[in-house]
Amino acid sequence: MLEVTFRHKFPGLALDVAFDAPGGVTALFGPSGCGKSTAINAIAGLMRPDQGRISLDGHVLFDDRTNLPPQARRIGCVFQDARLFPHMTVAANLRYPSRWRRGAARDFDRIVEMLALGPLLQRRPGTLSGGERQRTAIGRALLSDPALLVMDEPLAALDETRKTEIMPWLERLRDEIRLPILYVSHSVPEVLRLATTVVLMRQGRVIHSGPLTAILADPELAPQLGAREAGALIHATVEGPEADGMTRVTTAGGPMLLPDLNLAPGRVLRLRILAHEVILARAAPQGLSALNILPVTVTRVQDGLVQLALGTDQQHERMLAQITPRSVKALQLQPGSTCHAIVKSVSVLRS
Ligand SMILES: Nc1ncnc2c1ncn2[C@@H]1O[C@H](COP(=O)(O)OP(=O)(O)OP(=O)(O)O)[C@@H](O)[C@H]1O
Repeated sequence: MLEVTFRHKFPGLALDVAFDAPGGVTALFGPSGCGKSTAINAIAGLMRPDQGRISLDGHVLFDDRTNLPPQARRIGCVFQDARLFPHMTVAANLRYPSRWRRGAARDFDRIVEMLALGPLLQRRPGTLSGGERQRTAIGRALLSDPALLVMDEPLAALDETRKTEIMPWLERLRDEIRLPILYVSHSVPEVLRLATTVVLMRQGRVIHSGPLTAILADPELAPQLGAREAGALIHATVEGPEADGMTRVTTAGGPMLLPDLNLAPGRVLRLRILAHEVILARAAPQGLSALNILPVTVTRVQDGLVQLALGTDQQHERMLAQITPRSVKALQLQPGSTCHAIVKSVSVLRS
């Protein structure tokens, strides 16, 4: 667990940052200039905040008595520009951290294989594509045997094709190596696909931090990710194909049918259901073409967004429906109202 509290004054901005990053991917999200890179630099030891305390797994990295140098912090960094040494081969770049971290060489073959870097080892960074450079930078960061990987807009300089190429590697770091990652991004699609926790920043401050799924289904916070992004991210487990080729999945709200996914039973998916794709009915609807109708309970009504708990267990997953004030009144929706959510469209984020 990374625990961060610090203050710092730049001429144009006073930063007062406090958040915890548990395991998984923690996304630092906020508009340009809100202080994301400054937070990353303070954590990685690349700048010294005026005051504060930063610790990683209980070890103090920075406080009023301690200020560990970057290489002593067990943090691997990947930046937008890969920052590889141009005169060294990929292999030499990858071996660089073993200068100060014993044991790094031991993992060389495993990480080269994981990131498919074998064919690139003798090349120099200037001859690599942007995606290959970023993969090398990720490999070099992993070979420093980090307890935390810090990534500052690692995909921002890549085109859509290269982004799609790198994304699965990041998912493997999250799911297979289970390395905690602090991830700075402007991109909502990246945050939706990768993050487990989100830290929302504005003008040098953290305005909220918590699980991504809770933020997306919060009528007050979801619009911070962008007005069109309000909705839900719910989890579904693949059950198997139906006779007509549709894929049957189970969710906290019951079974749903998705277009043919051709995925093995048991596979867990992230489903994105946007608030404006959900219609509410008080009685079970009959004769509808919609395939996915879930029983839900209203938990909050705010600013045209209705928060819903899926299924009967109110602790379970939440989603949002965008409803006009007139409909809220007509349906007499209030916390505790039971309804049926007609889901017009679902997108699968991980396949
Ligand atoms: N060394 C510095 N000296 C003075 N001001 C600085 C310095 N570094 C950053 N700032 C200012 O601090 C603010 C936060 O910058 P920072 O780079 O952390 O923002 P950011 O959220 O990462 O932005 P972006 O998304 O555009 O990268 C900005 O107003 C920036 O101009």
